[in-house]
Amino acid sequence: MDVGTRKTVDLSNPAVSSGESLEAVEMKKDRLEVLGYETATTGFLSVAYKKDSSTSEDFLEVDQEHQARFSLGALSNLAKGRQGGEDSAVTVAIRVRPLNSREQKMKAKTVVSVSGQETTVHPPHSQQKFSFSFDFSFWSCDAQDGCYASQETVYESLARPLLDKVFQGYNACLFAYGQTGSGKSYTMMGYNEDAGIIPRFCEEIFLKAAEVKEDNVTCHIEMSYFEVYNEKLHDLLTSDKEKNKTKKTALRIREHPELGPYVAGLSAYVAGSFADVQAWLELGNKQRATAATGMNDKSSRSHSVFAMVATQTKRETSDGESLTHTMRSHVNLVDLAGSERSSSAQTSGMRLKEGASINRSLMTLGKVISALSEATQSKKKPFIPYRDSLLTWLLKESLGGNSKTAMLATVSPAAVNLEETLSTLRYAKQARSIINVAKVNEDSNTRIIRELKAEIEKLRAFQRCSQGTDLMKFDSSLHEILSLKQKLLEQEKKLTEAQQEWKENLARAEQCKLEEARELQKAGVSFKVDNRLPNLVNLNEDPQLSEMLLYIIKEGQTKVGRHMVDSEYGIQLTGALIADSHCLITNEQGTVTLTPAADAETYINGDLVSEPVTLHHGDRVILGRDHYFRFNHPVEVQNGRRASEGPVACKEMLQDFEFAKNELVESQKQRIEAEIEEARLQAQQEMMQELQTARDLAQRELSAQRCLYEEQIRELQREMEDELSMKQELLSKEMEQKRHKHLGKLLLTEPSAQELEESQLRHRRFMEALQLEKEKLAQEMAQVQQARLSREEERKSAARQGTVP
Ligand SMILES: Nc1ncnc2c1ncn2[C@@H]1O[C@H](COP(=O)(O)OP(=O)(O)OP(=O)(O)O)[C@@H](O)[C@H]1O
Repeated sequence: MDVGTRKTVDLSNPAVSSGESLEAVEMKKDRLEVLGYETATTGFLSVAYKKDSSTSEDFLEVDQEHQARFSLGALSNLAKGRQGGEDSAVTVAIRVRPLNSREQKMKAKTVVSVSGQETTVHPPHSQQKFSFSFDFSFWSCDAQDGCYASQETVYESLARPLLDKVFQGYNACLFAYGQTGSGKSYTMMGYNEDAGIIPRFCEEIFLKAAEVKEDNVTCHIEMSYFEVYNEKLHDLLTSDKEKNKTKKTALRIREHPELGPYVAGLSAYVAGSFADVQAWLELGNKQRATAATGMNDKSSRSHSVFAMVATQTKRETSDGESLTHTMRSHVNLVDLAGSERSSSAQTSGMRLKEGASINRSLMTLGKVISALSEATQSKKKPFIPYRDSLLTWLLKESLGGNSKTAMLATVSPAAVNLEETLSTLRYAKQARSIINVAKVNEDSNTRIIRELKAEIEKLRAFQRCSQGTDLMKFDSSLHEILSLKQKLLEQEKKLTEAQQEWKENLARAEQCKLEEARELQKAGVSFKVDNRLPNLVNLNEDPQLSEMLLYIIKEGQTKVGRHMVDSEYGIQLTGALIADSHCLITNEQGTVTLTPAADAETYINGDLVSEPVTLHHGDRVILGRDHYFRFNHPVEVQNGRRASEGPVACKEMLQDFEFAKNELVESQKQRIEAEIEEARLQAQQEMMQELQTARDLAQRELSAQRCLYEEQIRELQREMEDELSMKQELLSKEMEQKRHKHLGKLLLTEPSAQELEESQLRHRRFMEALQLEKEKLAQEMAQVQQARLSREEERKSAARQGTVP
């Protein structure tokens, strides 16, 4: 330990000189040691330093703390835990959601059970079971169940204690972790009457602020709302109003040497009431829905952080002097991205690049939790990789730092999600061993003044005891009183200025809220529901973002197109598949017709449309493949009928995103199948034509070949006949000569019978050879023909099977 760099604390002098016993000094030392400080005494000088600390602030803390704790009894209740920080384990809760409709449809088995603080997983087809113990295990599967944990139960058990801590001056953080669709957003934000932790927390913070006002404590709330997506941070309460800027600019994190990491340029608005927060939340969620539209799966891959700063100022009067005491607490309520995204399977292959940045925050969160939990067990100080991701850097104080923190891990009870459920439970178990060091965040100026005042009080008492024997000390105390009065006046002035500033900030926030709302309205988004006019409402795969954006279809024409700053279009959308001018919607006395622009993809109830279509209540409208809407027509609902199809049960018509998506996929599948069938038929037809042409060609070739062969045969025959007649001529000439010769011998005899026979034999042989040649040729011709026929046959059968050889 480098004592030289640290501030030493004189623990003895004031106390001893003011008559405090040595025992009391020893007691102080003991208490400091209990609080994590080491003390050393050399003569009258005692020093205290924080164990394992390396900053001089830690010493300052002790100094002020010691004086505050031991000198000012009146405020000791406020100073509870004001020391360097109190150990505070992260509270961990599990919530099991009901089976969703998909799981119900597939008759999924429930494999999770809850008993007291314990959550148990029973893998099917196995005797083995896995049990985990947490601070809370909430069973929210069946509302009829006796141990059902409602939104209120979860809030009361997990979030309410944090709210109490906020009013004691501590920072607080609650983050929801779990697989996509496991109920994080339901628990954090909830739905209307099923409000979740964030709206309940906000409502109660204002109720509590009103309560403490009676004790002269004013509580000011500032709020911010942002999301971290793809390692980029986006403000959800401020849109980019710069010309032609449709993409939001990402904010950066900076680190303040004392206050820690913060988001530079993030808007923080003063909220004067719960209604204010609700309006900001609605605006933030609309911004989120607008940004998420057209980006498949985005919402479950982004982390949203709702942050508040609660500043409490307490006015006290002591000896006719007004004293102010300020405490500032930072609150982070975090809805994390779906945890399965951090699994290795998702970060390989195609998703590798995307996953690497999307999951960096979740993966780093895992590493941070694991390192912190190791640190608790080994008592070593390992490296914690907070700065490896935006989220962990921002939540640095909430994880292992100065904050009261709770983690809610949400799981599905279905057997299909067993692996993810087990991994979530293991994660949560690790988080349970994290120990934070939380302290009350109070204004150091206030504390110094209060401490000085206490010091003077002691000097006064001393002066009273010593009956004016030490005039010098009395004078100095009077001097200090004057200086204190001066400081108090300054403090008072600052407070009045702060109050004024707060009022101005509130008015400015109101103005900004209106401006932000106007920006959204410019793009066609409505804030108030006009229950007479037909409208389009957005559908999103994240139920939290569904039905967030409402576009009213007024009487006349509404043009729909790409969002551009100066665009006059009634509905402006973003996304690659949205055309500059996408479609036109006309409302003529309640009859709403959609006319798509050429080449702008527009689907109605899953069908790609290119002609004007009349819309009816409940119709699904998909623009550019990514923007899903449901068309609502209040008048049709009132009349209880759809113009073209007669009466309808309107409830049935209110289809959700999944229905619209399935419908589109089904219709696209059918269209693709029809296109494939058409292409197949066309290919078959073309092949048949080719075959026919080939057959004709072969036929022609065959005929030509046959003609050629026949000609050759005829030629051969002619040659044979010529040869035969030549031979016959020769033979008869020969015979004539022989006869003449014989006659010459005066012996007129006929050619011998043997000679005649030989000649005939030769002739016969010749004819036979000729016949053989003829047959051979005929056979070859038959083989050629046979070969052609079988080739043709093969082609035909190949064409039947749809493959071309
Ligand atoms: N405790 C619960 N009781 C009733 N319904 C619930 C509960 N938890 C979740 N649900 C329903 O389950 C669906 C998915 O929940 P939710 O959107 O909160 O999941 P998520 O974990 O936030 O998902 P993502 O990571 O995609 O944001 C929603 O329709 C929601 O209404």
